[in-house]
Amino acid sequence: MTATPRTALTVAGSDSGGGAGIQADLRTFFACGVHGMTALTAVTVQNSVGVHGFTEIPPDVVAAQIEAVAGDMGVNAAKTGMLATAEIISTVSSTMDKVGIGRGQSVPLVVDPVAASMHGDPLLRDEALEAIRTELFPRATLVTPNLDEVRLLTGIDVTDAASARRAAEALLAFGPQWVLVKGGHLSDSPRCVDLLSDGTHVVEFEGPRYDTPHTHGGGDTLASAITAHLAKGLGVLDAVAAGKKFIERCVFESYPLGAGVGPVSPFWRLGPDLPSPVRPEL
Ligand SMILES: Nc1ncnc2c1ncn2[C@@H]1O[C@H](COP(=O)(O)OP(=O)(O)OP(=O)(O)O)[C@@H](O)[C@H]1O
Ligand SMILES: Cc1ncc(CO)c(N)n1
Repeated sequence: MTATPRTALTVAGSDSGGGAGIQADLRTFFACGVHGMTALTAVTVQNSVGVHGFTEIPPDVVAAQIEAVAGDMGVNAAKTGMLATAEIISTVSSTMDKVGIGRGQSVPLVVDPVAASMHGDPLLRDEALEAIRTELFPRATLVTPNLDEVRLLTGIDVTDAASARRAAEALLAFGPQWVLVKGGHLSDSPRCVDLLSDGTHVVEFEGPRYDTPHTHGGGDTLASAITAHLAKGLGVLDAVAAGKKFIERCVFESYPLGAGVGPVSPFWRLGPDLPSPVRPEL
């Protein structure tokens, strides 16, 4: 028997291709050394080419999953990803209050406001955006939108550092404690810059932009690495710094898979021999 590790909960959708969603979160939690737990919100039919459809889990079943693990196993930090509908968002918000997760409570909550896949396929019903703004954001310790999500949520088109700051301020007005505006989609920029702000501190996390098309699951992996580090007791600034280092290496180690976009990879954390270097041709 060994000591019980810290725990992290992800409330998110399944990606049948294994690169994003709940699958990315679980493998990131594992690679970061925390015990991962899940509340499934939706099942997507998805591969490297796109999302071909999804079906939601009934909101009461989503709530029951959160309550079951929070009540018995305890949660050190939580994150949300794909929530699919306004009903699921409302239920998750009230359930987080009930189990003591979120801003103003003892357990931090990272909200990744997933609206669409990287191919542009919707992962959120249109009417649900308002519920993200009004119900989920005020409960978030940290929100982590990409630039498309920033545009949807605020109407601001981020093109440079100044507009990223304006977007962060607009997002903070919805009530989260911290905002991380991710710069991965600014493909003209030679560096990948993510801007973190709580209205007082404004910090730019800057790293290389690797020349690869294979970045599927990058946003989920970053948010879950941050969540894992929060679960281990780091503050938001240190957890984001650790998450950014982690995702950089995962993008560097990403691999082709299928005809479209391959996944970012945390395999490097497992040791030098993994995975097998050559995958047999299918
Ligand atoms: N080519 C790249 N090289 C290095 N880092 C990258 C690259 N692309 C994205 N990143 C980093 O990966 C993280 C995720 O950013 P991004 O803006 O792509 O999120 P996302 O759109 O939510 O991801 P996805 O939808 O692909 O899961 C950020 O820290 C970003 O800076
Ligand atoms: C299930 C799921 N969640 C999130 C994303 C965004 O990366 C995705 N493509 N699929």
